[in-house]
Amino acid sequence: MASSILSDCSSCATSRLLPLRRALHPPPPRFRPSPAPAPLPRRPLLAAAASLPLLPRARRMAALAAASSADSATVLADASAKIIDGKLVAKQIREEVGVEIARMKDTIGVVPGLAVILVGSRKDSQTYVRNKKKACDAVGIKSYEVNLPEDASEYEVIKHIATFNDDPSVHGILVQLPLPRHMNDENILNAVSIEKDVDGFHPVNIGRLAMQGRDPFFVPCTPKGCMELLHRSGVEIKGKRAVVIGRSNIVGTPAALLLQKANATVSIVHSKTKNPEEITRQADIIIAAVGVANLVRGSWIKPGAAIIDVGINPVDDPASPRGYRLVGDVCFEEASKVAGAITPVPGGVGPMTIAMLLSNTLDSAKRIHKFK
Ligand SMILES: NC(=O)C1=CN([C@@H]2O[C@H](COP(=O)(O)OP(=O)(O)OC[C@H]3O[C@@H](n4cnc5c(N)ncnc54)[C@H](OP(=O)(O)O)[C@@H]3O)[C@@H](O)[C@H]2O)C=CC1
Ligand SMILES: Nc1nc(=O)c2c([nH]1)NC[C@@H]1CN(c3ccc(C(=O)N[C@@H](CCC(=O)O)C(=O)O)cc3)C=[N+]21
Repeated sequence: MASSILSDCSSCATSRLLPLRRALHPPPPRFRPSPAPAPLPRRPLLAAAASLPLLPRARRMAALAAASSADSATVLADASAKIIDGKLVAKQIREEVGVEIARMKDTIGVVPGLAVILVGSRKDSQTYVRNKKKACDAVGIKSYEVNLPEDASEYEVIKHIATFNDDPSVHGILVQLPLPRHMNDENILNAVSIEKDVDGFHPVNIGRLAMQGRDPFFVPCTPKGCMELLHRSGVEIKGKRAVVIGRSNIVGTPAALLLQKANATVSIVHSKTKNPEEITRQADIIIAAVGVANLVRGSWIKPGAAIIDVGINPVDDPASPRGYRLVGDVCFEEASKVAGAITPVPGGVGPMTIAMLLSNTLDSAKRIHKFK
């Protein structure tokens, strides 16, 4: 975890992008857990917890208590959550995908292909596309890229999609979002062949995900990554209460459908929800996909809950080389004292999204070529 310049989450709890002005002159804190804990040296708070992610909770606490001469109650409270290392799990998945791709290539001589269409020149989108290409190269997926100018027409985008739909060397097609405002997302996403919709955003794929007894060709990568993190961290889902914060088509809604498929009892919290804090506090599992930095505070969390933080929110940080750092939708410092397990940002869900894209592309090539 990157070190944090803010000692708590109160000064940026509701900002999408913390203006520099506010970072330098933060308003007085609106919330502070009481009594405010004495400041601990940085290492015991996050680094020590992160360095012990695989130890059972009791042993981790004992190790931390032994390792620190600070007030043991504070140490125990600070270190209570297991850190779910998305970067590590994603690496394992990429390796598994790489092995399967090599086997497929050796057996039938086919290499999976992924086409990415990027419209416009948003820096963040360019970075995501570059990272996807790198990840494809590393596992042996052939990537195809189309870059269109911001003022390209919807027709042009659809024409490229149609070409990729008909190209047998392409098994997955991804249109990077967000699209420029003048484009209709629906028309464009509808044009992707459902058999090559590795993002899982086509309405038929989402519809099948929602229906009992049906399965989509593809499950959207980010929610699939969240579920994989829960499964691989040994979090039981069946019969548990889950709250998903956010209901977007690409994260919140499919995440809620997946949790429901896994037999959780699911509530969805959105911008019009009354008492989101009270509803969230009932959850054994929380998936936060909002886009509001540090919205979910320690007081929203049931002790021992598992938290998957999808949010990627840049906040100004003059001390970081990029001038900003990424934080999640959950106030990590507070939440990690209450939760049983939590994903960090960065290094949590983000790397899983890319790993799942590779996995979906491999599955697509296997299905198309009937390779078991
Ligand atoms: N890690 C990863 O791989 C990925 C991360 N992300 C990140 O996840 C976050 C969410 O992304 P996305 O789903 O695309 O975002 P959207 O903006 O499409 O959706 C946000 C959702 O949050 C709800 N919401 C907004 N404000 C509040 C609030 N104060 N309280 C409760 N609910 C609220 C909205 O409610 P309503 O429906 O009522 O408007 C909406 O349903 C972003 O930070 C994004 O960057 C996204 C994709 C992948
Ligand atoms: N068609 C489409 N499919 C997507 O899946 C899609 C999209 N459009 N548009 C944008 C969002 C966002 N998204 C992320 C992917 C990886 C990280 C990621 O790897 N994040 C790193 C940090 C990266 C950094 O430091 O900048 C991490 O969390 O550790 C984050 C976000 C996919 N999205």
